[in-house]
Formats: sequence, C-alpha cells, structure tokens
Amino acid sequence: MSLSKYSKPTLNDPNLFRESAYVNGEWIKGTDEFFEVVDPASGEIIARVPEQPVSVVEKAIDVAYSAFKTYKNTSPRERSKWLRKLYNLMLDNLDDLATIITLENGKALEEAKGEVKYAASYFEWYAEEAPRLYGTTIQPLNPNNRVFTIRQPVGVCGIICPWNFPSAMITRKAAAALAVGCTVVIKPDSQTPLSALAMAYLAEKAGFPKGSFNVILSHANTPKLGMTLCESPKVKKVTFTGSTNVGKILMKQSSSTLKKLSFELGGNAPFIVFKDADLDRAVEQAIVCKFRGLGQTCVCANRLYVHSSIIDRFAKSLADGVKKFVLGHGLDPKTTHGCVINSDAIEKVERHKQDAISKGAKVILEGGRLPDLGPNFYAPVILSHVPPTAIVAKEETFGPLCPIFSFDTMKEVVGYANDTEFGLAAYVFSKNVDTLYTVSEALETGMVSCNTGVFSDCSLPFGGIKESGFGREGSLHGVDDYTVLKTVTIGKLPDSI
Ligand SMILES: NC(=O)c1ccc[n+]([C@@H]2O[C@H](COP(=O)([O-])OP(=O)(O)OC[C@H]3O[C@@H](n4cnc5c(N)ncnc54)[C@H](O)[C@@H]3O)[C@@H](O)[C@H]2O)c1
Ligand SMILES: O=CCCC(=O)O
Repeated sequence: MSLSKYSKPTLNDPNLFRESAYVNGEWIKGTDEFFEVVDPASGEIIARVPEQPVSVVEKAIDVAYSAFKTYKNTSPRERSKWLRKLYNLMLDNLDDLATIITLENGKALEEAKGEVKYAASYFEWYAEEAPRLYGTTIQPLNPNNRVFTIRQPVGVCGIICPWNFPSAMITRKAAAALAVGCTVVIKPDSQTPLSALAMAYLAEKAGFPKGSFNVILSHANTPKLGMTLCESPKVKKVTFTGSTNVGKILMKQSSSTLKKLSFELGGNAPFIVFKDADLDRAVEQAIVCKFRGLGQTCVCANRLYVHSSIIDRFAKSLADGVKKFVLGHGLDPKTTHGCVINSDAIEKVERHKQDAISKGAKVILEGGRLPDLGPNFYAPVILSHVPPTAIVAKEETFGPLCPIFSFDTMKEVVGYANDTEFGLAAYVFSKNVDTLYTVSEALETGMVSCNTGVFSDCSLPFGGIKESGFGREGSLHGVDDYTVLKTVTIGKLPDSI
C-alpha cells in the first residue's frame, strides 16, 4: 500500500506516541496490513498502526491467560502500588496524554485534560480498593458448620471501548479488573487507539507484570477480533462500552461460553426543568451537559423538557450562552469546543434537526456545517417547542443538537422521559426536594442527577438499565463485575469443647 507521509505529534515524552500493539510486554509492529489514525479536525494522518489478525488476538488471550495464573496471586498491596504509580504517571504526563486525545478525538485540549484527570482518578480509586476486597462470615442453621465468603478475580477480561473518551472508558474498566487480580486484553476504537497505547507504555513503566495489560488493534478485523474475545473459553469476562446494537452482538457471541458481561451502552438522557427551578443554574448546567464533547457522550442531555411557563426564557438564555462557543482545532488555545468524530455524526445531527423542523419545531439557533473549519465541524443547533413525535425524542443524537420540549405536569414529563428503550442518565432541576425525590424514583434510568449537569465521578456506580446496559463501573460496586463471590463451608465442627 502506498504509505503517505505524515507528521507525528510533538510531545514532551515522544515515547508516549506508539504505533504498535502491546502484548506480553512487547511492542508488536504490523507486517503487511495497517490502518491510519486521522485527526478529525484537520483530516491529517497522525499515525499508522497494525491491522491485527485473529492469530495475534489468540496470542494475546493466551499470554493474558498464562499471566493470570501468577497475577491473581500477587499481593493486593502490590497491585495497589502499581495502580497508584500508573495514576501518578498519567498526571505527570497530563499535557502529552491530553494532546494525544485531542489529536485523535477532536475534543478541545482543556476538555482532553479533564478526561485525563477523570481517567487517572479510576486508577487512584482502585489503588485504594485493591486491598479492601472484603468477604463475610455467616452463621448457618447447622450449628456444626461455619460459612464464609471470599471474592476472587474472574480471570482474563476482554475490554472493548469507544472513541468518545479514548482514555477514561478504558481506565474505568481496566483499573477495577487489575485491582482484583484479573489480566486484561484491551481493544480500543480504531479511530482513537493512541491513548490506549500511551497507557500501555505507562502501565509498563508502572511495573505491571508482562501479560497483565495488553492492547490489540483492529479496524476492518474488529468484528472477528470481537468474536474471538467473546468465544474464547480462556476469556472469562467481556466488558464493553459503545452502541446498544454492538452490545447485542457481543452478548449473543458470548452466550456459547456464558461470559460474565458488563455493558455501558447507548443513552437518551432527559433533562427536566420544572418551573420552580433556578433558571440561570438550569441554563448553565444544560450547556455543560448537552455540549460536553460537543454532545458526544452517552450521558449528554438528549432531550430537554422545560415547563411551558419558562421554555421561551430558557431557550433564549441557552442560545445566548451557546453563541459564546469558539469552535476550532482542539489544540488552538482559543477553542472552547472541537469537532465531531466523523461525517456520520454530522449526517445524524442533520437528520434529527430536519425531522424536528419539518414537524413544527421552532429554530432558536440555526447552527450547521462550518466548511471553512473542516468537514467535521458543526455549529450547535437549538430547537424549541419540539413535538414529541420528533425522531430525536426516541433516538440518541450523539452530537450538537439541543431539542427543547414543553411540558405542563410532573406526570406528563415523567411519562415522556420514560418513553424510551434506553435508561442510562436523567437530570432533574427543581428547588423542591419532594419533586427531586419523587421524580428521581420514578425515572427509569440507572443514574439521576439533580440540579447539576455533569455528575460523572469515579466514586459513583456508573451504568444503566433497559437497553443502556447492565453492570456498574466506578465506586466500591465496580469490583463486583470483575470478581466471583465464593462461598466456603467448614463442616462437622464439634458441638462444643
Ligand atoms: N454507556 C456508556 O458509558 C457509553 C459511553 C460511550 C459511548 N456509549 C455509546 O456508544 C455509542 C457511540 O460510540 P461508538 O460509535 O464508538 O460505538 P460502537 O458500538 O460503534 O463502537 C464501540 C467499540 O466497539 C467496537 N466494535 C464495533 N463493532 C464491533 C463488533 N461487531 N464486534 C466487536 N467490537 C465492535 C468498535 O471498534 C469500538 O471499539 C453511542 O451509542 C453511545 O451512547 C456509551
Ligand atoms: O460517554 C461516556 C461516559 C461519560 C462519562 O463517564 O461521563
């Protein structure tokens, strides 16, 4: 294949820029098949990495399986030290890791720095959880028996992640897995593999044993690599973050070996503003919630429901805030918001926008393509009085479209909010604590955020219900998905002495 020239990013530590897979402590360069990593803002090639065949994935699974036999017996304190070292190394290399995220994902540099801190926080959190895998002792009905439980690592974990948080979506899984004694085989999205490779370099420096932390790479071969992870009896757990459709594929493929699974899938978050809400706060938080990652996060507000008495003031104030955005290349210090990941994302925003307008939505901020900046730049759109029949009420836009729907009663808006097959996050703005409790308990989601638009934190159990998936990441609950609870009974004890 003709190999076009490209310039590698300028980093303080050039070693963080890797173009090889990482298996068993070795960097594996490609031989004849590669895929290119492109800066979505400039369209420039920034890296060329190997398109790995199934045989390499099978090798990665074998080495992770072999490494697990010793890694599972390492001291929890040892694992804790490796995790904390990796946390410190990520923060020491914050600027470089953020630059890599911006170049491969397109998000603004400040947002990328926030992701690195967020990603690293999972290593810190699980460095503290590693030595605290507690069991229980139980007094059985049989007086001559004693029962206790222990938590044991499930085994080799396959980790498949999306492009929107190239670093954090890996660490929230890998940190918990490594903390409890599992080994990991990570498959990043082909659009954003460089953050995973930089993390592998730092994991090696942190002291993680060979075979415990592995990164495999694929673009065209992704379905085959995914199937290999799902069908291998040596892989005991698959954890996936991405679209619901792919999650369903992986679940089917994992059924032959009854894998332990955890899925963080699609969202369709309602953002509800009651008439007694602090309007300025609600607007401010709607902006950060809706336009974090330019709308490309699974917990972004996808549908804003604002009480009919304040919807017009809310929409105008929101537009005034969004007009202050500066879209541009993420490395430009003037940029507040970057670009979307690819042209498919823009097509979807356009489709949702035109559908809502054709059904009577009012255009508050036209937004649209920004060809002078590049094919993946799209100015935010705000629509108001969107009808409930609009596609955007049902489908996740995953882009810079902000549809505002009107409502009158609590019962009505909870009905709208729950009328979706998704159930990840929801937002409620009100000064009335009864409203916050009542609505939070009525919403069919895994997470509810009250009076704040960004709630993500390594200390909370993150995850959804319905077709947004199952399992939780972060918090003390995050280890449950990477361990098995074993019950031990000691029988035939003497009645007494
Ligand atoms: N719940 C969450 O925490 C969360 C976080 C981020 C993204 N998401 C969801 O992900 C979607 C957008 O991300 P995306 O477009 O990257 O999702 P995607 O499902 O297309 O891709 C996610 C990952 O799966 C891989 N993949 C794709 N097809 C596969 C297959 N057949 N077998 C194995 N792996 C396969 C991709 O290469 C990528 O690494 C949105 O729906 C968003 O809501 C959810
Ligand atoms: O979109 C993926 C997850 C977002 C978050 O963890 O806040």
